[in-house]
Amino acid sequence: MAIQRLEHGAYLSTSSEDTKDFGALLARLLADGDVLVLTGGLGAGKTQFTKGVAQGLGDTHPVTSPTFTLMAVHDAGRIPLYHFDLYRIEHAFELEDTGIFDVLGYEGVCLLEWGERFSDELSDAYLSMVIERTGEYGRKICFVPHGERASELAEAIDELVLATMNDTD
Ligand SMILES: Nc1ncnc2c1ncn2[C@@H]1O[C@H](COP(=O)(O)OP(=O)(O)OP(=O)(O)O)[C@@H](O)[C@H]1O
Repeated sequence: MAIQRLEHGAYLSTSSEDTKDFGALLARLLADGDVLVLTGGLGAGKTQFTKGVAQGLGDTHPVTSPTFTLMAVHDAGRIPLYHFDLYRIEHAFELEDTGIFDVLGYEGVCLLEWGERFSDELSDAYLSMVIERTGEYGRKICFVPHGERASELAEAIDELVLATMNDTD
């Protein structure tokens, strides 16, 4: 895997494959109840990353961003992946209709695009992942944990990246 470690919690991807592979690697660490909030503008790579997570969990069906359906379930892998795109949600009360409260925090892994706007309503335990464009192909990926489990996860991600880098040295 070619993802580069900039510092603890900050990584650099230089291709969409890198970003996908990073998702697949990270998927190994995910467990029921984990919540990941993906932040990044249009074309940042949130969908590429999600493709990798689905693959890493063992679901090989195609992944597209659920911009209009709001939620997609990928349940052919080790544990279900609930992929939400909250871009079109304007008010917190609309969240109820997405089905998010039926699964968030206890069943499968929830991956929320544009979820940071509703972080108060949604969960106090989540791993925030921020993707920032640094060029045409460059993406800086930073993790900010909220809660104990998210801190453990961020730590485990860092260790896994370090171990992977050592393997390929
Ligand atoms: N390092 C990189 N990581 C991820 N995608 C990259 C990278 N470099 C270039 N790309 C390209 O950027 C685009 C990212 O698209 P993607 O659909 O994943 O973004 P997104 O964040 O889901 O956007 P949207 O919110 O518009 O759905 C793809 O065309 C991909 O090939």
